[in-house]
Amino acid sequence: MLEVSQVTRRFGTNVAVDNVTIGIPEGQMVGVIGASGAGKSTLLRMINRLIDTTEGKIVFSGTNVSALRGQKLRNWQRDCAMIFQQFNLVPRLDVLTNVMLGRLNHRSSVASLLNIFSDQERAMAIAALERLGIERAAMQRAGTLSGGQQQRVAIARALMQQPKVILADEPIASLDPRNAQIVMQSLRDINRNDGITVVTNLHTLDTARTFCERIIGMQAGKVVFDGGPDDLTEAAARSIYGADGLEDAFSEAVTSTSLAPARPARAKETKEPALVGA
Ligand SMILES: Nc1ncnc2c1ncn2[C@@H]1O[C@H](COP(=O)(O)OP(=O)(O)OP(=O)(O)O)[C@@H](O)[C@H]1O
Repeated sequence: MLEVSQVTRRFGTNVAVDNVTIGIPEGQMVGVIGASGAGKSTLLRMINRLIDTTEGKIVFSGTNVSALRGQKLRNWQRDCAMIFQQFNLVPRLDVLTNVMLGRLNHRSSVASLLNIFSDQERAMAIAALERLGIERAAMQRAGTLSGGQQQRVAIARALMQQPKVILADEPIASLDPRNAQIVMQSLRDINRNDGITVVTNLHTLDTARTFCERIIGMQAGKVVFDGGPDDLTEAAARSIYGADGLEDAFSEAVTSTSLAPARPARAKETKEPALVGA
């Protein structure tokens, strides 16, 4: 269980995340939606400890991860892999090496420094690439791949960490619809087959509804919706995006990554629909 309890993050006087409390059971696939500036990235970055909370705490399986330091913090960042909109690969290195870099937190600093990888790590990396359907690009420089391929490499690298949680910060925001679909489906398959908890920030409602079993809506730093895809009614969307943002949130024209609404692949037990504070 990942428990975010009364978490607030301020930047100066700006409250980016405002007293958020959510509990995410192991193995859930969660989409976090909201308008630009709603606090989605800040929330994910606090969970991974790229930034610290101002108030509140984040607990994973009984460990207060918001208080970790040193090796224990690095262990948490290994268990909690992060995927970014801009992939964060090393463009001049080949794909296989990029994927193996996901093992860095598992190994000694000397081996890491020299980029020495074992046969086992190589085999593991190839298996991860095969899983994502991009093994043929293994020896290509990462910078020469398309955006969709690069994001799949980033997911393979995350898998090398053998994480318990994957946090994806707008993973499809730079991709065309077809690649967006492949990337979201890959995350969904990993969630379903490996039981890895996935929490992903998404710009569009329809993507969240298609791939996520639970959707958390944020507005001005607060959680204003928490429910299943079918609960995301127009009224709920209005509470997340506001009346003015509603059209954009539903519009396929706004982003190239909009995907047709569909039922989620797996409907697990979700909480009662909740217009939080309604
Ligand atoms: N490092 C920072 N320094 C100052 N303010 C920040 C910083 N990071 C985020 N903010 C502010 O915090 C608020 C929330 O930003 P955040 O990036 O979390 O929103 P978001 O919902 O992820 O938006 P987007 O969809 O545009 O990425 C915004 O007002 C933003 O300007």
